[in-house]
Amino acid sequence: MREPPLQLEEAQARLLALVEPLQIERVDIDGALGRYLAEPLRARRTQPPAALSAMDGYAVSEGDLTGPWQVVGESAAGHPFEGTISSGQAVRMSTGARLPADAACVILQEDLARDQDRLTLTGEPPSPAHKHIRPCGLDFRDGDEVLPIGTRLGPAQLALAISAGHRHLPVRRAPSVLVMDSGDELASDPEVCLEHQIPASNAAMLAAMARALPCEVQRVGPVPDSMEALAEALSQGADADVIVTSGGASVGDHDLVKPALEAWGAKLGFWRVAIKPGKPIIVATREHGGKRQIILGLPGNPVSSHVTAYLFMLPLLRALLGAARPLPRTLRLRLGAPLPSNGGRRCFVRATWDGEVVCAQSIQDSSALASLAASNVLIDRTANAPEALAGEDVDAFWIENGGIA
Ligand SMILES: Nc1nc2c(c(=O)[nH]1)N[C@H]1C(S)=C(S)[C@@H](COP(=O)(O)OP(=O)(O)OC[C@H]3O[C@@H](n4cnc5c(N)ncnc54)[C@H](O)[C@@H]3O)O[C@H]1N2
Ligand code: MOO
Repeated sequence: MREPPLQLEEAQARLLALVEPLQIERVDIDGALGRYLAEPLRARRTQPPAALSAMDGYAVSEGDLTGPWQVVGESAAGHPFEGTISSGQAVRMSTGARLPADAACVILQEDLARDQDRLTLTGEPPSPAHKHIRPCGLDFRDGDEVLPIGTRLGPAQLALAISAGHRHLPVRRAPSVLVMDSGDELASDPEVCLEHQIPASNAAMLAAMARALPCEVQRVGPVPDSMEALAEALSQGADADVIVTSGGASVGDHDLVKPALEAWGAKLGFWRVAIKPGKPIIVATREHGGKRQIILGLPGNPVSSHVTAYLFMLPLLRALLGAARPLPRTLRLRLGAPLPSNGGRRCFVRATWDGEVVCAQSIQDSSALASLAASNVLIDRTANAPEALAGEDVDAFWIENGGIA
């Protein structure tokens, strides 16, 4: 008897459990964008390395806040004042400059008047007195863990790594991915598409989604619906870490991906997940050349392909790259229009969030790309959810730019 479709979370967990993380390599900072840290990152220095001024003004000693003062020198960023100061003395400070020894407060230049070397208070002294001073180690100290393992390296994280004294970072090798679409009705050139054909759009879409992550992506197809053609296309993925097919995943006479994978030596992990769109997804593995290849057979309907790539392909690639949290996160968004009650399959509803409310697209057929392209979120509707009214909050996944994770 056929196994019932899996629930989404169980299917995602079973897929991610198949992942053997890729080898660690060290890349320079410029090549690390979008990769994930393969080891925790520790600071090799303290930042700030000493107490620094946060503003342009004058440094004075502890409690010496009424003046007048005599200006005895200057501390500029990169050119510290080497002397010490005592009560009644002040040092000219620029933002980021090192605080002189024995100085404890910085008074803003807007609150002072200077005549030659004589300085008088015209405004208010800082309150609290140390307000404009960044203490040594405010950001981090030598030896601190500044980024945990599995962190995605975006612009802020790269800047932090540099600040912490790193020029090279440990990350996992970029996975190689082979993407193919299959179906006799598919035309490879959208400008030369006969009456009985439709342009093959899935492989380009899936490759574009994968390329949003640091992967090496190749595309083949469209592949005709025959065991020989599928075997030939799969052979091009003999060394790929991940193979993603689209189409031929269902129960029709021409849905050959599952038998073609089995003939290629792949072992079926599971087939079918209780989601709409995207039910007939196939997950398989092939042990080859000392490594495990993971194969995702995505359904051919273009929106089913997109949704399953979002819920399975991108998390798989993130996990191979060593992401701490490979699964996408949900947002809570307010409905701008009611949603009908849902059927027995958990449903991902294409919708548009305008910054205030979210509204479902009127067309939800799993072939309809125009409503997908107009959407920036997928509303997550549980199986048998009752009607939802405008003003209610719903869970949603952000699908613009590959989503948040
Ligand atoms: N009797 C049943 N029929 C179907 C079932 C079922 O349970 N019982 N499941 C349905 C569901 S749900 C889906 S999803 C589809 C998926 O089927 P396949 O993965 O076998 O996809 P195809 O039949 O190959 O194609 C479906 C549809 O998508 C178009 N397509 C395919 N590839 C592309 C491409 N690269 N670019 C653009 N469009 C593509 C194709 O022309 C078809 O119209 O099965 C249901 N049937
Ligand atoms: O699962 Mo299918 O994707 O509903 O069209």
